[in-house]
Amino acid sequence: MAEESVKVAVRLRPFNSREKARNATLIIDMKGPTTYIKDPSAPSEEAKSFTFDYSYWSHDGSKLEGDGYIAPDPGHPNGKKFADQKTVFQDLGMGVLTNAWDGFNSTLFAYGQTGSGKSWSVVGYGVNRGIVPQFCEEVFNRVDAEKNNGSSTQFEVNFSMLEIYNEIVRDLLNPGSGGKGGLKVRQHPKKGFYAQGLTSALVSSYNDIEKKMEEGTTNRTVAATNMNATSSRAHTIVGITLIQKFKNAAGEETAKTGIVNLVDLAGSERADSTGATGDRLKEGAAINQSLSSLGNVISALAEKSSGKNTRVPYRNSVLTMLLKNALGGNSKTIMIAALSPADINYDETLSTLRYADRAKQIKTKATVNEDPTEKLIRELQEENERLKKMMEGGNIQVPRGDGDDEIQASEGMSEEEIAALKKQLEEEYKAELEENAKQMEEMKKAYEDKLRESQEDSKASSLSDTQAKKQTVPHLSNLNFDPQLTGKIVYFIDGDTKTVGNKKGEQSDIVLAGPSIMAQHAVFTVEGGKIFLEKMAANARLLMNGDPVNQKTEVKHNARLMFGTTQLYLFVNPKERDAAKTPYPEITFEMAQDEIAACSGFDMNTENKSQDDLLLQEDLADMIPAVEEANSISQELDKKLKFEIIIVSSEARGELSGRTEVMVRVSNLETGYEWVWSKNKFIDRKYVMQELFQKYDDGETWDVPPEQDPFYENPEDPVHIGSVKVWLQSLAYLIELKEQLEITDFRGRQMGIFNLEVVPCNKKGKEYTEADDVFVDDPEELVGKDLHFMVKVNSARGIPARYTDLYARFIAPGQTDFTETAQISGTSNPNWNFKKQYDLPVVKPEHVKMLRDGAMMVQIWGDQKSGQAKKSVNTKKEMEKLSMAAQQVHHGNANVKTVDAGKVKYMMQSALLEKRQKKYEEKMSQLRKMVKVANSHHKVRVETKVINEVLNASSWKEAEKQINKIPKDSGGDEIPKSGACTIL
Ligand SMILES: Nc1ncnc2c1ncn2[C@@H]1O[C@H](COP(=O)(O)OP(=O)(O)OP(=O)(O)O)[C@@H](O)[C@H]1O
Repeated sequence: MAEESVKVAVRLRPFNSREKARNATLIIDMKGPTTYIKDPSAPSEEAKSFTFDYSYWSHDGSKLEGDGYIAPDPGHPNGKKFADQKTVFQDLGMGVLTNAWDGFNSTLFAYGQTGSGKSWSVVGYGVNRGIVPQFCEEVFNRVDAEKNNGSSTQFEVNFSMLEIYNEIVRDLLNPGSGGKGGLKVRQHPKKGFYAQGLTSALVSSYNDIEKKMEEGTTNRTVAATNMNATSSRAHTIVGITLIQKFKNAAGEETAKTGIVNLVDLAGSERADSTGATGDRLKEGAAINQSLSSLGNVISALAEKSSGKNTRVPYRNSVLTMLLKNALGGNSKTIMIAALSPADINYDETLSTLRYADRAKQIKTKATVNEDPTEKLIRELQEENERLKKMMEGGNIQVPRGDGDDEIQASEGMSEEEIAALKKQLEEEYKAELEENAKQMEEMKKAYEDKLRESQEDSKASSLSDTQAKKQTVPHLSNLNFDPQLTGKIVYFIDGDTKTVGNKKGEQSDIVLAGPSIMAQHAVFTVEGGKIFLEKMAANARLLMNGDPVNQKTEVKHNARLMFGTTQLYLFVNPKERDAAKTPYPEITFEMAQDEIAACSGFDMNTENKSQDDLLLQEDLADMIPAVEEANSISQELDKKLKFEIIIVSSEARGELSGRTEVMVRVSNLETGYEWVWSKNKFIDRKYVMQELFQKYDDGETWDVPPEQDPFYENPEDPVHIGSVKVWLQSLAYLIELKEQLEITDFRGRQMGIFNLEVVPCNKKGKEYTEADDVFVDDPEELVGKDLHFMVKVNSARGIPARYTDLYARFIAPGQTDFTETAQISGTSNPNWNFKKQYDLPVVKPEHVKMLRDGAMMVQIWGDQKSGQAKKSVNTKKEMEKLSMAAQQVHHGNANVKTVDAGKVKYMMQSALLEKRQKKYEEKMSQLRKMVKVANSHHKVRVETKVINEVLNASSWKEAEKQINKIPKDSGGDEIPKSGACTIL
């Protein structure tokens, strides 16, 4: 069978409501198969272009039909290029179906950052059905059509659904199977890698598949909610196996099998382990191991296809093992890369496009899976005989080599390593024996028997009962960050009371998980047709519509309820809803989060806000619950750390540009040490905290060494104490700058005074003094000349005593790397006396602009002093003492004292003006002196040459030399005694 390339499609989604609210800029364009992306920070640069098999424009040019379907709008300029769900299915899904029908394995996987539209394409929403449901429906349409045409072929469709989260494979149709560790991934010589024991349900209609999908999605939601996990970090694989049984030309019973995998990958952001946070924990944690391994496998395959002999590391993650066939083996493969249209996502979208571009180079080799059943059974029997022989006497031989994915011994392995491999092989053999036996049994079973068995299994499902009950009985319905998982968990509020608590307490009616759920958390009571809610523990966190519930309160339809820090539900009262004259607004997860942030005192009003402020608001809404959760986990595990949101401008971070960001201040309650984490670092760490909590909650060992502990920061690592902004304007006029500036920390608090000089000098480093008078009138005069200057970091005063080993770092004007001073310890008033010369060999116009309007940021770093009085505290008690619950989030922007950058610049400008004024006065007095001398020499005129030289004289001495050149002798130029001298 010939090799063929992976087909790649990209798809652009519309702006979401947040992007619309902040008037986000569209950075993507598509023409034919080509996609263009523009860097919003470099508008004059040309757009980068990428060509794919398909470029789907689903951004605009659509209209909403009566039933909610998003169809192309012929009246819109982009109506023609708009790709709806049906078009995408026709192009991609139909091809996959035809392949499966012809007996090929096919894989379609969706890649892209969280919220870019992967699930929209793969699964879809409501009537906008994605590839999976359309595919499933089409399978049965075809089967029915074949049957109606009198075909004697017997069709068997099997459905499976699995999820990979943190390298654990969970069967979504049987979530308990495999226990805590989930299903094992095994290797089969013919099938390749597979998840051992995965439920493969026989389905006989589209309706059957729909039910199974719903069941799988509900199980996914329950797992994500219980583990406090975010589903966007999980990969979902829907497997559909189509088996056609018929008699071949020789009259033998034959099976043609097409296995289809439809893969919705986890959000790709920060999949790169060398990503933005640079956090040491990142690589250790399994957060995105599967996704970064996928990237490595794709790169290796791309290299291989260009002729390099590269080893492909399939075995590095369960995802790459399960996708091995799709990527480098027996499969026809399609990748769909989901793109966000918004400027803010430029980096991620560009990296998605590059990823997709690399995937184009991968080649697979698909073969038709068609064999007589008897032959298949015979082969399986023979294979099992071979396996049994190999295992006889427990003497398994580990093969040697360096293949991509086999269990093989390599040079230099120790005895123990070989023994471990032997054990692994033995397990693989045993699993394969079982799998083969199971497969043989399945092949021998009659279709009717299999169907009966599968129908008996699904009787247990009470999904349709729940749907019916939801129409009449008040209930809680979960709200999830992922809209696919919203409304999948339902708790009915029927009977007289319903208690809510964690699994550790007395059995509650509604058992919720999470560090902030108390044993007895809250209770619903039904009285006189009304439903009330109250807390059962004084420190239980319970919010209704964003506000704390401190006394028994009636719960109305559409109320948003937050139990603890993560369990967010919508209260639905069908009677109240149906009696309302006007429909209730539809509540989304984002709305509920914004409401909580607004009630915490943050201004969440979106009107008249700049784009940056709106982005800041979004970050705040996301981060408030995350920080609260981290605090709950810290309390529960007694980790001594307190987390606090801070809002930090780029200047406060010690950076020259960038938007104001949400960061997290981390303080150790015992030692007083403090660190500031970026949002991304915090989010990554929080995932690991959740894992740790999960272990603790499950009663497993959860104590980890520091290098794996998300709460650990090395107290010896230097911290960023504060920054100073130095305007460079004086240098543009070649005037020395000598300043005492305020050092401010992330929160705008003063951390000391900084003494700095920037002095123009000559090439050899001789500093210019006032006497040199190198002052330029207009900085443009510098263009084309050379410029030399000295940066002198003299000292700082009054740095807080808790810091030592103090040093300053900065990027000097025109440079790209940081310059660092030496470290000074044992004082709050370090004298660095640091001096370094910088040169601009040819001053360019952009240099002039940088000097005239720009600044240099100096960051002050230091170590936190060890040996500070360490008190022994209990995290929970200490936080309560600090009344963290109320003050955990600083209200509004009140915690930020913004240093008024404009004011500092103004002060420096007026100092500069003063200096320039002084220079002008000096020039004037030189000219006056010249006139006086000319007068005393009875001159009517002075030569222009002399005037010019006086004007350009670089010092008084020089000027006087020129003035003295005015001749004394009398001539035609003499003026009458009464007249005044004019010089021009
Ligand atoms: N083509 C589209 N047309 C209309 N809405 C879309 C489209 N693509 C995505 N959306 C909307 O954008 C949001 C995010 O999409 P989706 O859930 O598919 O993203 P995702 O990449 O799967 O995210 P996650 O990684 O969290 O699962 C959803 O609310 C979805 O309805």
